[in-house]
Amino acid sequence: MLLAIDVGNTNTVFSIWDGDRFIATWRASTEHQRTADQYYVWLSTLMKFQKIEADISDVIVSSTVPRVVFNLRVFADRYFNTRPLVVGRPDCLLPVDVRVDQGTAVGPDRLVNTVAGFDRHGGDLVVVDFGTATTFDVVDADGAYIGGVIAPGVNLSLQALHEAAAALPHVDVTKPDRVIGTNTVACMQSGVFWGYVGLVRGICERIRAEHGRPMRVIGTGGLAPLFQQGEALFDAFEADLTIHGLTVIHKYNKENKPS
Ligand SMILES: Nc1ncnc2c1ncn2[C@@H]1O[C@H](COP(=O)(O)OP(=O)(O)O)[C@@H](O)[C@H]1O
Ligand SMILES: CC(C)(COP(=O)(O)O)[C@@H](O)C(=O)NCCC(=O)O
Ligand SMILES: [K+]
Repeated sequence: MLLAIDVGNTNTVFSIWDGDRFIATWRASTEHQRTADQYYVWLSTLMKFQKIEADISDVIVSSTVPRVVFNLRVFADRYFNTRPLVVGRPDCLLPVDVRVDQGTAVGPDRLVNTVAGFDRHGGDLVVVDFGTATTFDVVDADGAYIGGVIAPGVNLSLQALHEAAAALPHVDVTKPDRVIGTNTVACMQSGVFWGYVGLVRGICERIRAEHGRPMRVIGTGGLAPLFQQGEALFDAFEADLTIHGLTVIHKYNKENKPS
């Protein structure tokens, strides 16, 4: 079985793929100090608790945080006796082209989203991922990653307001009924929620105009459903997009790599 690990700047998702479906998915906060042994104690406890008996033979990692990769490598080697495939490393083949400025190290999560989006929907796509940052990945007709947009994440924007302004509290994002807030919290929620709706709409519109062909928009990431509420920003929402992409890349490497 395959253990797919998607490391974001805030959270890390671990999923076990039995070749057909995901039999379990768990989430931990991303901490680069966590050791291989700590990963194992955590994962094996959850597996026991949920009575999951998985014989993990392969591990694939996508990490937006380079520092965590070392300990995840040791984890795979020590506990599953395997060398993990790490997206973005030269020995990890990708089923799509990457057409960006030379020397650009594209976030592996964006490459994985591109592969997953193309696998499920074909080309001419925008994948919007609401993570620590909000990323827009543009997928060409042939599935190539051809660039995109990086905007500050929703929670990051709220946190920045709170940290920079003495009188602004910490607030959680929600969809306000009205645009005109009548108290501080409502004003902040309105600014972030409606500001983000405008940002996503406006950027997708401009990407479409620049690309010059009809494109579908796929939303993913924890906060995407909130923004989809009544706003129809995306043609589809897929919570498991990144982790699905990891299984596609793993399969492609199995089939195409000389062993
Ligand atoms: N279902 C959710 N509801 C509210 N906030 C969420 C949800 N899922 C994730 N978040 C928040 O969204 C932000 C991005 O999380 P995540 O998508 O895990 O980012 P990353 O992939 O960059 O680690 C974090 O601040 C996280 O706490
Ligand atoms: C833009 C990102 C920080 C998003 O990361 P995330 O929000 O998933 O943690 C990540 O994709 C990254 O570090 N990218 C490198 C630069 C680039 O993609 O061009
Ligand atoms: K992400």
